[in-house]
Amino acid sequence: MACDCSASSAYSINTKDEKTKSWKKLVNVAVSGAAGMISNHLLFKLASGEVFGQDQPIALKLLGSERSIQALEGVAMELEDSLYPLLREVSIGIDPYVVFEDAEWALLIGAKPRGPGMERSALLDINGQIFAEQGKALNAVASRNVKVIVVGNPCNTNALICLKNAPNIPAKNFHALTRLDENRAKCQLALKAGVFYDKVSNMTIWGNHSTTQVPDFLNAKINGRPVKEVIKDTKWLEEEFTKTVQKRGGVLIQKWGRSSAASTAVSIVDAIRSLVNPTPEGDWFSTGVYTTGNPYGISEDIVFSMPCRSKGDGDYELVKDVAMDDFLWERIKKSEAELLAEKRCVAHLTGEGNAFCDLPGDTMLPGEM
Ligand SMILES: NC(=O)C1=CN([C@@H]2O[C@H](COP(=O)(O)OP(=O)(O)OC[C@H]3O[C@@H](n4cnc5c(N)ncnc54)[C@H](OP(=O)(O)O)[C@@H]3O)[C@@H](O)[C@H]2O)C=CC1
Ligand SMILES: O=C([O-])CC(=O)C(=O)O
Repeated sequence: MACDCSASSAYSINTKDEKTKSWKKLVNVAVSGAAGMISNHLLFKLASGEVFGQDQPIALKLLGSERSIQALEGVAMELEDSLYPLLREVSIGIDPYVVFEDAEWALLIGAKPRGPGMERSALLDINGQIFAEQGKALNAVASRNVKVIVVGNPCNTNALICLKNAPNIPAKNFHALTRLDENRAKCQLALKAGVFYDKVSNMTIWGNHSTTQVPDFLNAKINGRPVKEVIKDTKWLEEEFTKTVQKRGGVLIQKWGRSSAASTAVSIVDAIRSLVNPTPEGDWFSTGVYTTGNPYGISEDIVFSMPCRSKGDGDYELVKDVAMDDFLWERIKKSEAELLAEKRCVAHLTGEGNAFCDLPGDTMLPGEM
């Protein structure tokens, strides 16, 4: 374990080792909130090779805080004791300028959870400051082509803040995690149609990772056929399906007492795998990305979930040939309005002047119900 607070050393790759000869170059993956619940599931998946591949050695750089440093040492000990062959280095620290050095992937999970009675604007401000600071640190020390996935809520606006504070890194490289919403939507459609989950494809989540998100049943497919041909119950699609996906996170919190951790970790794995593997022909995936230049007419300069395809090189392109109808467009506009309002609330953190907070009252994070 190597730590910028109490240093000790890690393993190094033995170049004479036959097994490692065919391996790729070490990839540096930074994870914030590394002592939290989501990370506790995610880190072991990253170390096992199931995310980046069985020929991809990995260095894990874990960011914590003074609050969590003991716990983080424990996490690093567990990772080391798991003897993952591909895990070549584990380092922990509390300074993002140290932990993010040369990071090629940054998985930004750490954020303050919203407490009872806390205004959404206050959460935007507190967490926004974390992401402004981390954006600056990435800008200063990370790889110039680092891919950043923001998970900590409110993730779309946190991603916007982060990219605005990292002008030397392409804005295209920043993602807000909406893959959990995509997975939840696929699950609901599969259950309703009585098919296996993998028969559902082309599932777009449009918009914010909040209760205004829009699960798109117009373009989604089941067994290669439009959902509306397979599920004829339009009322269910428009009302129950949409609400169930939008509020899934909140229902889970009510039942389990805390927010999804295991399924979120799985969805982070899916999100990375979708960028490092070619997208299957004809399909796409959802991720929250920077809207400037989008072909749909969504406001520029926000982070919005949209359908994407990848060649497997870590990059992506927006899918152009998607259908739009009034039902879909009206809902997309509502999520867009929410994100524009969130953006006005954090203007002081994006370098765009004084903040003015007029958030629509009826919109929430998935976990707030
Ligand atoms: N986009 C999505 O789909 C989803 C997003 N989420 C979001 O992911 C985030 C992390 O969730 P989870 O791992 O379950 O949360 P945990 O509470 O288990 O861990 C979060 C970590 O955030 C860090 N943190 C940073 N700043 C603060 C602060 N001011 N106060 C308290 N903790 C802070 C803490 O680490 P440290 O002390 O080391 O900084 C803590 O370990 C949350 O924002 C959650 O809402 C959750 C589910 C789905
Ligand atoms: O609000 C939360 O922390 C939980 C969340 O994002 C989700 O489950 O989608």
